Amino acid sequence: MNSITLTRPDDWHLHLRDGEVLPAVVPASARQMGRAIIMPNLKPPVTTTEQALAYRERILAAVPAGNDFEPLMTLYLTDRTSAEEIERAHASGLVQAVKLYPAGATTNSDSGVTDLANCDAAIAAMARLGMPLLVHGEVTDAEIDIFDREAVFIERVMKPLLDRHPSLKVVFEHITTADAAAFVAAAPASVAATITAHHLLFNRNRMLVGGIRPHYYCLPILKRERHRQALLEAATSGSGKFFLGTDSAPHAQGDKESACGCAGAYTAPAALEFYATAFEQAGALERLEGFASHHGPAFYGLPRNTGTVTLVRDPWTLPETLPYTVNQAIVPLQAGETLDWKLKE
Ligand SMILES: NC(=O)N[C@@H](CC(=O)O)C(=O)O
Ligand SMILES: [Zn+2]
Ligand SMILES: [Zn+2]
Repeated sequence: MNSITLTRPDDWHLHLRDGEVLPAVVPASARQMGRAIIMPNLKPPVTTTEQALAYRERILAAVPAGNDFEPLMTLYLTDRTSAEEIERAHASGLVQAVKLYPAGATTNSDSGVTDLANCDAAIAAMARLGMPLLVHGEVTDAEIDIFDREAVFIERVMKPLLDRHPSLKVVFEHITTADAAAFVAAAPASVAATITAHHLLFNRNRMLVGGIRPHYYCLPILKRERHRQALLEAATSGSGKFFLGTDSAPHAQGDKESACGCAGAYTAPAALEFYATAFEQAGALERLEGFASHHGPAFYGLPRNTGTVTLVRDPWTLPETLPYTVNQAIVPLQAGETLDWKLKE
């Protein structure tokens, strides 16, 4: 196969940041995706409907003319999020979901939830309104090994949460383990997962063998090969529970190439190319459209996009850097490497 045309996909997990970098990163996603679920982990976090709607306007101002990319907004859940705030968010029609960051789990999660018991009223309102809870599923306890934090989260947090709120819609974001893939596959239809392209393509060797490669450092951290295989199997299974979420997470070059580098891989500029590479390696290119364009809207109760995108086999090399802030560039994942697939303009 040398060309593949898909219903225009959506990105169900995307970081765009704010301010001066919006014009640098928004067009990369708008070129590829019809819509994207926008993560709320700004500084300060997007905790109110009012903030989410203002942020949406700033994103829209950075969308190139003639492009109808639609940002789907989220609220950042805190210990103090009220049921009223959830109702306001839902009533706006522009906030689609609420994001749970366990406090301290990842980039800008300091204001995250310290104990889910504090969020009972907000979560009950979400369950009632059919608003999905998007979960960064890692425990933060210092004694739990970083490679085990997702698996432990399932037992300690995810299962009790679903026992307490069985009708809550949950997206287990950026799953990275065989444990999470199996858990989601066995859960009711109200539980789904996003999978990044980098977790489908790479195991932890890519980050650590032959030198430490900070651009492959993201959270949840890349795992061993057995887990990558399980994720590929889930993504290419045809199950509607698994869908595309890049977790493209831009950080300036100097914040990644550092003695204490930030977590996050910038994948938006070649997101569909990365996914096509992974699906082709699994011999499942024909399953890419369901994963990228059909399963997400079905779970969120939204219509599919109407347009199409076409990927062609036309090798190209990712730039070493792209413009980001006034002083700093950004390094896309696989910078300087050649990809087989290319999104046709
Ligand atoms: N994935 C990451 O490594 N980083 C994300 C946060 C997140 O999605 O956990 C970021 O905002 O930089
Ligand atoms: Zn996360
Ligand atoms: Zn993320």
